Amino acid sequence: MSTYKYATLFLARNISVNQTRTFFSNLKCLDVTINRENGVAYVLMKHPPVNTLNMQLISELSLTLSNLEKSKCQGMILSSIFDKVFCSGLDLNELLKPKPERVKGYFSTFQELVIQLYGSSFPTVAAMTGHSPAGGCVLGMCCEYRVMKKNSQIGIPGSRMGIALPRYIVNLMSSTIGLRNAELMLTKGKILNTDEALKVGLIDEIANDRTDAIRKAEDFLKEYEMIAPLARGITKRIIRRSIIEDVKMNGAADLENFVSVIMLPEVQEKLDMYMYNLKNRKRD
Ligand SMILES: CC/C=C\CC/C=C/CC(=O)SCCNC(=O)CCNC(=O)[C@H](O)C(C)(C)COP(=O)(O)OP(=O)(O)OC[C@H]1O[C@@H](n2cnc3c(N)ncnc32)[C@H](O)[C@@H]1OP(=O)(O)O
Repeated sequence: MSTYKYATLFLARNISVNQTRTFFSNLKCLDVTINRENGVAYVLMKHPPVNTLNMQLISELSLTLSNLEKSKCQGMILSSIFDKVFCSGLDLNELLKPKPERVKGYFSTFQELVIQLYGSSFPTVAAMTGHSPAGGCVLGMCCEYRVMKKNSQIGIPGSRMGIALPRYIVNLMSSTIGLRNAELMLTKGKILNTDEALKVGLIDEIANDRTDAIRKAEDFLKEYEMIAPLARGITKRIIRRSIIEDVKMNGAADLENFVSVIMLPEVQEKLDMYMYNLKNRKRD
């Protein structure tokens, strides 16, 4: 286990080293630890420099969720080892000049991850240690609760990039912040600061720093210790069923549409410009 993670756990809750166990030691892009006392899993993304969701990170997240489902996991905190960024979203390199089969596989794997996380049987919290654009925002929305470090940004800039979002992403956003706010945000590709995100309900709490974010996430999960797991799990499933069913019914067609839009020359041109601006913008 990395020294960094020990530090995080110590700072967050005075957890001693022998209270935790490393769940997986062979992951490249994730640190996964379980607190033996309360069964909470800490899943920390560590794909430098900004946790871009490449195929490896998506696959490791998916594998980890499958394994946590099989374990006696009582809750999961999804976070990042980086102080400035939670997750920078999908890998723009996968979207640029894509080969149809490759890009279809990529988006299909991401879609499966979204459904897995959204439909997980255990409670989940995103402790967002920094910016969470696009795919990062989606990961957060799949969790029941979102805590975000102050002065961070969150949103889905799809429209600004020329991308029409798949239906399940629009549904996820609508179920999180309501239809009206989702329409305004997504049609404009708006990115919100933490105060704006709190106001519309895209995040639930603001944290001062990463330690505070982890602690607030733990406090949210602690509330479930008094709740019957069966009742909680069934209720979560009922509430989330319509989006999951919709993906099962329409996911494949949705994916075809999405990929054909991505391949359009005018969309590729916009994405190219977006990438150019990203590489050449002034860093703060
Ligand atoms: C089927 C599913 C469909 C939809 C799902 C929802 C929509 C998804 C679309 C996407 O997710 S597309 C990706 C959208 N993401 C972004 O627009 C974020 C872009 N990144 C940033 O705004 C910033 O990088 C940051 C605020 C996250 C962090 O800023 P900073 O700490 O200053 O780091 P740098 O900008 O210097 O980034 C370091 C390095 O990483 C490259 N990079 C960043 N993000 C991505 C990315 N998403 N894909 C590929 N590469 C990325 C960046 O260009 C830098 O590279 P250098 O070579 O210049 O060092």
